[in-house]
Amino acid sequence: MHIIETEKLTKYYGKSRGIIDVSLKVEEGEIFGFIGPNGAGKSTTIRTLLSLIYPTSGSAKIFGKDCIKDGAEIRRNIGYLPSEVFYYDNMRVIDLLKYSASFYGKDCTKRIHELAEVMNLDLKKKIDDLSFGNKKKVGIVQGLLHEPKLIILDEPTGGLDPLMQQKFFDLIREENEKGATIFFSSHILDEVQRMCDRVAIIKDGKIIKTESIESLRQSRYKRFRIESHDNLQKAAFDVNGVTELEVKDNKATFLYKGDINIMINKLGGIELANLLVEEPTLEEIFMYYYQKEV
Ligand SMILES: Nc1ncnc2c1ncn2[C@@H]1O[C@H](COP(=O)(O)OP(=O)(O)OP(=O)(O)O)[C@@H](O)[C@H]1O
Repeated sequence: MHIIETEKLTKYYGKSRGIIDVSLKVEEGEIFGFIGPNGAGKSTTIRTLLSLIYPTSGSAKIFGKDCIKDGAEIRRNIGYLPSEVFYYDNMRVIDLLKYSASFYGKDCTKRIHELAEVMNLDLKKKIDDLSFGNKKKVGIVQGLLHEPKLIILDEPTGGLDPLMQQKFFDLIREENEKGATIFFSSHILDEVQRMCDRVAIIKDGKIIKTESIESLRQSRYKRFRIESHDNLQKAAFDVNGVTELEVKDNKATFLYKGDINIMINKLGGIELANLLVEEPTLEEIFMYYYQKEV
């Protein structure tokens, strides 16, 4: 049984496109990434899974159950962290979390305190007095306090500083090791690569690829930026796998897909002033898949 299974899930907001024919299968115990630029349809997919909105057509199942018919039961076993969190500002953090816990009918007090300690969150403060990042932490504790079987994260790291992001990812990994399945949407390729086993790429409302991170990595380009003491010639970069080559005076930039040693040997013949090898942007990855698929 798949933990999440959607079949041609489609959502139109009136006439405007939300998602079209989204078919996904997420295995039990996976950390599954859902990546795409702003407006691609990540939140729409997630809200449909949670039956916060209803699909125009297609179907979605979680834990083998229908997301609409069995929505209430399904949601009890899901931890959800929305991309933006809104709260009753007047409440204290602990009261809000206890209130959230009351929906699950189990005592979550111990877990609330554990999570607050890991995330360095002051439970006694009023929500009103918290920074954006601290409000995000409240959302994280709220999403995890009932030890859900499925954790759905919608762009979870926005507003968290790098140290907190790390703690958050450690926490998610721990939950995963304890058995939780993770569905994780992001537009930040790097965090998806670090965390996930598999990833689905969504653009303009449609899934363009579902792939293991391993094979995504193998098929990936690197962006090279080179500066020399001398003027450069295009011929100096005549290596299989080089695309989008631009050479101007003593600077060159290109995308490279292939054995890094071959490129480094080739560059050995250049008097370098500077060399940058960068991860490709998400757009560049998309370009790769568009070229391949279309
Ligand atoms: N309530 C709504 N009414 C009309 N159109 C909507 C609504 N919500 C989303 N959309 C549209 O649906 C498409 C998908 O939006 P969605 O928010 O799902 O994208 P996303 O991938 O989550 O992007 P972001 O990272 O910006 O949140 C967009 O074109 C968006 O304008």
